[in-house]
Amino acid sequence: MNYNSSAYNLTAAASHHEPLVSRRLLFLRDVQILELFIALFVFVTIHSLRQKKHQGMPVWPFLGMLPSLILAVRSNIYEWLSDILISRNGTFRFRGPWFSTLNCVVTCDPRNVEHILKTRFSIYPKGSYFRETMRDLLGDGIFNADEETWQRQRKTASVEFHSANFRQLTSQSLHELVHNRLLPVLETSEKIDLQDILLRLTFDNVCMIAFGVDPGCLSPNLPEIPFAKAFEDATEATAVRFVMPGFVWKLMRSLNLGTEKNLKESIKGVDYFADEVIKTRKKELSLETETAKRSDLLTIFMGLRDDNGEKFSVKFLRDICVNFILAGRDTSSVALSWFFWLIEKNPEVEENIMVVICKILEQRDDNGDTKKNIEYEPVFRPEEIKKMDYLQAALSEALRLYPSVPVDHKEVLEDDVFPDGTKLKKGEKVIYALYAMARMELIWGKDCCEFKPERWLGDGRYTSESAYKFTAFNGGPRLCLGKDFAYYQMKYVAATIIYRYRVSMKGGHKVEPKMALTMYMKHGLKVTMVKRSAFEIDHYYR
Ligand code: HEM
Repeated sequence: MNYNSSAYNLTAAASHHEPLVSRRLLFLRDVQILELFIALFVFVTIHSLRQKKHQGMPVWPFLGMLPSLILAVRSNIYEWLSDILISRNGTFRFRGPWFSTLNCVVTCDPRNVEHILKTRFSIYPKGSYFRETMRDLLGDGIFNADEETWQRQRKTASVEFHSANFRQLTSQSLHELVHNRLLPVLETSEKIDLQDILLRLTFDNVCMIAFGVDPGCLSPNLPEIPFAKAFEDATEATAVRFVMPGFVWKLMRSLNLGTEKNLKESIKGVDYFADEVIKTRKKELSLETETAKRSDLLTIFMGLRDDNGEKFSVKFLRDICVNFILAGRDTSSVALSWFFWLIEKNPEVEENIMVVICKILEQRDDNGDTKKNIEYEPVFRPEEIKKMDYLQAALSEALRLYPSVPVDHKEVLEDDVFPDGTKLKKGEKVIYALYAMARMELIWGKDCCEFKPERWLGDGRYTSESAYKFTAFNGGPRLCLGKDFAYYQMKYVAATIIYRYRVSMKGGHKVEPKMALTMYMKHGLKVTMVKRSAFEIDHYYR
């Protein structure tokens, strides 16, 4: 009985304690698993952080360098990229998450840049990734084309850009825009977002060059123009594709969701405008009226034939014009915005520019058309703009520090080795970081981060730099087609404004770059335009 009872007790005790024991065992197992996880976490963290020494930043399992990139996107991505490139001697390999297309080699070494843009140009096209991402907006236009399609447009546009007719069209339309529209707007508004005004100016200007049509963005009250709005929305929505895995935006596109829905709508707006202009121009050309003598790009390309002797399709004509608008729309205006911000911070540079302008104006020798006669409202002549070397130096210096295209993109067609020894695999993406190039002591010396127009002058004359050291306008066969015009346009606008106004930024407006295809100021450039008195202007003539 006792035995039995003790047996019973044992059994009872066992059955009573069993959950306790198994709970303890379970608890112990949980602790072990937790310990295992902590150990694994510590190991992965240490391993990933140790990679920083070799790769420039931590490399996490599955996520690669994405966490660092996300943190950088929230602050100033270009400064972040520059710091890494400086610490990696000019080149590093970015490892994206395993599910993405973000893997690439990033460089700011001029030897590599020359290799990509000139020496081995044929194996570094824009590539299928770039073309596919931009195709809905840019189609087969020059910016988005490689090989034959690119070559044909480049050749025709190049001849056109250097023709006397085209030069006359560009300088005349710029002159009208600046004097009839920009100055009246500045006259009536003291506190302005200068970046917005400049963006409107160059948008109207490039539309006149491409389509031969003025959309009227720069008008009193600064209206919202449907075509300009559609164009801006379309470029912004396209830029989003670059930071998304390809399959995500493609799925969103097929389901017509989010940014892809916006993109579709805004492209409709762009196409509507382009189709209307093309239709009207066709009519005008068939009637052979005065307007048929136009020299805008649309008219020029309409008069040409393709390799089969056929006229270009409406779609192709649309692509050509849209690409030129993208190329020339905001590159000059953002460069001018950074330039005005820099001279506001460096008043001695502004003074020098003013002195040079007045010296040039003083040389006018045509029937007394002196400063007194022009009543401080000079209209600069092309030959005078050409003489403004110091202004060109200051603009180049602004473009060096804040290049309108801060990073650019290529894809390599076959295995290759960069001059710095970096090995590339066929199909790998390559990014060259122009913003970082300006901040490399090895390239520009110890004062690389300072705004010093003097570094561009030799004996007082402007001296250009190698396109692979100063790559703001690209280099090699794909050198910016609008470079000469852009300098003329920027010098003309800057000289006209500076002669009449001082730009003042009192009040602590924050200026920082926005992450986009072009180097916009994130919060615009809010300034006060202070009109110079005749007395003040006189002072510069002495
Ligand atoms: C400060 C002003 C400008 C800057 C910094 C600039 C910069 C650039 C850069 C970096 C490229 C190479 C882009 C690439 O291939 O990914 C480029 C190409 C191009 N630019 Fe400009 N640009 C400026 C103004 C203009 C203007 C005003 C026009 C036309 C009116 C223009 C027309 C073009 C064209 C057509 C290309 C394509 C060339 C090709 O692929 O063969 N640019 N520009």
